[in-house]
Amino acid sequence: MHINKIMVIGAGQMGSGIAQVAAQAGLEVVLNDIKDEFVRRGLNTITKNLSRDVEKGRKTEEEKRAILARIQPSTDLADAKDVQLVIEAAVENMEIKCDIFRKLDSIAPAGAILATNTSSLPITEIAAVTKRPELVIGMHFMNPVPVMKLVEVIRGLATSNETYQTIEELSKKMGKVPVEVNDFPGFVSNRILLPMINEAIYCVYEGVATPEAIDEVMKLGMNHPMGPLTLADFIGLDTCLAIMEVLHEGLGDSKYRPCPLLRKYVKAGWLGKKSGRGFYVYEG
Ligand SMILES: CC(=O)CC(=O)SCCNC(=O)CCNC(=O)[C@H](O)C(C)(C)COP(=O)(O)OP(=O)(O)OC[C@H]1O[C@@H](n2cnc3c(N)ncnc32)[C@H](O)[C@@H]1OP(=O)(O)O
Ligand SMILES: NC(=O)C1=CN([C@@H]2O[C@H](COP(=O)(O)OP(=O)(O)OC[C@H]3O[C@@H](n4cnc5c(N)ncnc54)[C@H](O)[C@@H]3O)[C@@H](O)[C@H]2O)C=CC1
Repeated sequence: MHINKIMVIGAGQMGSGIAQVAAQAGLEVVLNDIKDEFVRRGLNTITKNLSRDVEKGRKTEEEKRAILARIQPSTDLADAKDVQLVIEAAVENMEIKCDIFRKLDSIAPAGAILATNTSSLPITEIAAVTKRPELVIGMHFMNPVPVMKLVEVIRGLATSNETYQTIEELSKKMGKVPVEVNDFPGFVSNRILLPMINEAIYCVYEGVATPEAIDEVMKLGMNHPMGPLTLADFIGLDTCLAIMEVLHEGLGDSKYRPCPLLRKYVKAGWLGKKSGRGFYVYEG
């Protein structure tokens, strides 16, 4: 199926990045969130990224303007009435995602693909709340979306080959490398990454070392570009906790229990970079 207009739901860290990369690939994008101020925040992030590209000579001012002109703000799901694809990037919460997919099922055109950027939640279960499970798929981008090449493409039990092929081709058109992964908790990326981040948080909790020392060990010792605690703050501690809960519940092994310190930080509203403080404090 030819895709030229999509809706991105959620204008947060991931949704704004997905909208930017889609518009850069020439697609018309409807960027949706629950409040106009959240959509504007997402558009500001995209504008900042594009301005940096212009400063660095990677894009002209005209290209930046043309990309921004392809992104239409929205706070109404009814704006999905004429898109060929929706990519949902709302919060990592099953009830909220299922509620969005139920509503989309009666708004989006009959043949439209409904994709989710979920970090860990079961695609099969999300698909099952719609009447179009063959058109539901996981399209899991990595943070920050404009930079990271990977898209994990995850079939639900009923996802059709045509849907898979369409999303595989679109990922490449967006300059990404699609990798097929099966529908199990955390897929591959977060099945491996989040237990490592959780262990790093346990090291803080048990007093093995300070956050700075732990990050320094993994940067200097393992050549990680960001230490695990900096990365946790970057991802969002609420998202990290949600993923650990999905692994713990979905795989039933106590090794996936979220560290009590992670839970405490989320309860305190210390969500990392996006809230101004997590393991580290971020200015303005
Ligand atoms: C949780 C999930 O479900 C799945 C996930 O996403 S797991 C998380 C996956 N992501 C990671 O592991 C990220 C690990 N960190 C990194 O790769 C790097 O630190 C980084 C690419 C984020 C930044 O790179 P860096 O070399 O450390 O810093 P920096 O020089 O500032 O950035 C490098 C380039 O990336 C760009 N960049 C950095 N952060 C960016 C952002 N948030 N948005 C857009 N572009 C960004 C910068 O523009 C810069 O390019 P230019 O200087 O040419 O403009
Ligand atoms: N943060 C990360 O590093 C990554 C996150 N993800 C996944 O992407 C999704 C979004 O994560 P982030 O962008 O980090 O979250 P975020 O907290 O930055 O943004 C989430 C956005 O969703 C919006 N939202 C909530 N309910 C909504 C609804 N009903 N309709 C429309 N918008 C709604 C919020 O207002 C917010 O703007 C989650 O499923 C997460 O697991 C995937 C890859 C990486």
